[in-house]
Amino acid sequence: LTQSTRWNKNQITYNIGRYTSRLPRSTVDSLIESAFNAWSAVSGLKFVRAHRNNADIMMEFVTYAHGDLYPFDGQRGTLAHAFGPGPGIGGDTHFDDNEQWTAGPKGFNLQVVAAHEIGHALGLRHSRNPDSLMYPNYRASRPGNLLSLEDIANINALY
Ligand SMILES: COc1ccc(S(=O)(=O)[C@H](CC(=O)O)C(F)F)cc1
Ligand SMILES: [Zn+2]
Ligand SMILES: [Zn+2]
Repeated sequence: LTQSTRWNKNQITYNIGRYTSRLPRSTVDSLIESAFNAWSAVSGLKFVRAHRNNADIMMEFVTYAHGDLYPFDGQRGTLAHAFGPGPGIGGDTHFDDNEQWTAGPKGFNLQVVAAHEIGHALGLRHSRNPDSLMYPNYRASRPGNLLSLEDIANINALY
């Protein structure tokens, strides 16, 4: 969901709105924090959780039509989407709450999907390299080392 190319700052705020009923809130918080940490560990970016509704990256779990032009589709199919950098809806990240969100290898691992969406929220596009996090298709075997060298090169080319 394209917006402008990049944030014009390296400290980016995020917040989590509606949660999923499929995981404890504390688990969602830590998986999403880990997803942000994957990117901050390899770049000069800093992510700060701001408990308010005008954070740069507002994250929430929603189903079907949810107030933007991109309604979700029930189980499987589209898992999540994120708007590229910008004001308002820019950076915002939505997860389809009809998915089997997990902290492990079954269903869809929230840390993996969140890290991919954060890539989009930072301005990254898809990669053609199946080993990259920014490859368009979900692959289960990731949580250990989320980012490929290409992902790392791409975020550092942008910031
Ligand atoms: C590895 O992380 C993801 C892979 C695939 C998806 S997706 O199948 O929901 C994808 C959306 C996206 O690329 O963000 C599809 F176009 F809908 C989301 C996260
Ligand atoms: Zn949406
Ligand atoms: Zn994507």
